[in-house]
Amino acid sequence: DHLGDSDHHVYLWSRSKEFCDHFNQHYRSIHQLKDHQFSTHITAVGPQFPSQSLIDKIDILLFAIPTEGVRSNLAALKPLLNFERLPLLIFVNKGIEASTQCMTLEIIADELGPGVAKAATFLSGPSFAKEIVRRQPTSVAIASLTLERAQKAAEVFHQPWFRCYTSDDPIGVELAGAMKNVYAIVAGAAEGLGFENNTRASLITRALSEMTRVGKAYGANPLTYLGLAGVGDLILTCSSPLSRNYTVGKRLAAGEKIDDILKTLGSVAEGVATSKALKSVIEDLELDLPIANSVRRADDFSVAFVYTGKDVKERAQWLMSLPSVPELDLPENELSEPVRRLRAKLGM
Ligand SMILES: NC(=O)c1ccc[n+]([C@@H]2O[C@H](COP(=O)([O-])OP(=O)(O)OC[C@H]3O[C@@H](n4cnc5c(N)ncnc54)[C@H](O)[C@@H]3O)[C@@H](O)[C@H]2O)c1
Ligand SMILES: O=P(O)(O)OC[C@H](O)CO
Repeated sequence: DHLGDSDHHVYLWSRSKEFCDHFNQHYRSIHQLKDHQFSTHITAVGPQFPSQSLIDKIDILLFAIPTEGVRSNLAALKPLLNFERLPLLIFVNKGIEASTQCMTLEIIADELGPGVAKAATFLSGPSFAKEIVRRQPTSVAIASLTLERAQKAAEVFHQPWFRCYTSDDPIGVELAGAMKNVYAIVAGAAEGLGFENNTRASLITRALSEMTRVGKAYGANPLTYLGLAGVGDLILTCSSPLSRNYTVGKRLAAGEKIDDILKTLGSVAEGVATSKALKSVIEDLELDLPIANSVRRADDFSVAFVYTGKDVKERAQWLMSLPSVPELDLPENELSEPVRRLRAKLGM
């Protein structure tokens, strides 16, 4: 909607015929943001995958789907792309693929090659869709390994009510966006347990420390974590019931089962799949990240999600009883397996 609202002509692909028909008649959604009147610059297309003629005429491809769907969609898109005249690729998803522990940069390299991954752009930062459509002043980071591409994407999105800051650290920006969702689950659980402001501030600060350590191990710029995609989005998502991930945590603490929560949430909470991927990533990086590790039980990976009711409380007590450690500590771990894999895929 932001791009349509900024006078770009937008084709919005949906897999639902019902959505397309309804949207094109009323410029309204049937699922999320039902009360919002969308821009008339948007045309819904679908339910079939976008056609060759549509792909040929577009300048920008924006991916606003959950991370778990990115790989299959890129594979479907590949035969339709003209690699000599690639559109600008912008990704807004925030997650790590659960089965492979790949971030989106790697998924793009796998499916479309390292050249396309290096030119892809990643938009992240504190940005609830519900507030963007009401033109609430919002700021985000847009990152790419090719800074000119990040600048181009920033120009496309930048508006008086929507500021874009550029970054050449897509690894840091992407990991930050994915990891903050896992910590938002923990923050929601803390609220659900009745913990108040001191607890939330401690959680956010220690989560930022864990995120920065993972980023540093991947060779990301630690300063990225002081930016919008890092602490900015972490504060937002760990403080508001508007966040789906926070809501998942709060409902878990109230004793609901994860399957029931996900069935009724009505929208994706990326932190659930990402918590699984993150557990493997931090094991491979040989980092000790107790908060991230709290989200999944170490001894049982087959359970979709584990900490409910009493377990959440026990985990909170466990976190508070850990021995004292130095507060500020960044690892030099750039040759670990996930980092080697990422660099090899990107030809770095
Ligand atoms: N909603 C927000 O405030 C917000 C803000 C910033 C970033 N994000 C990120 O954007 C991504 C999408 O979030 P959302 O809020 O739009 O989620 P959503 O669940 O509301 O919508 C996702 C849409 O993607 C479709 N989809 C799911 N799997 C698909 C697949 N395999 N192929 C094609 N379409 C598929 C769904 O049908 C749905 O229409 C997430 O990674 C989220 O973290 C969301
Ligand atoms: O609702 P969440 O938890 O997916 O958060 C949405 C956005 O990532 C906030 O920036």
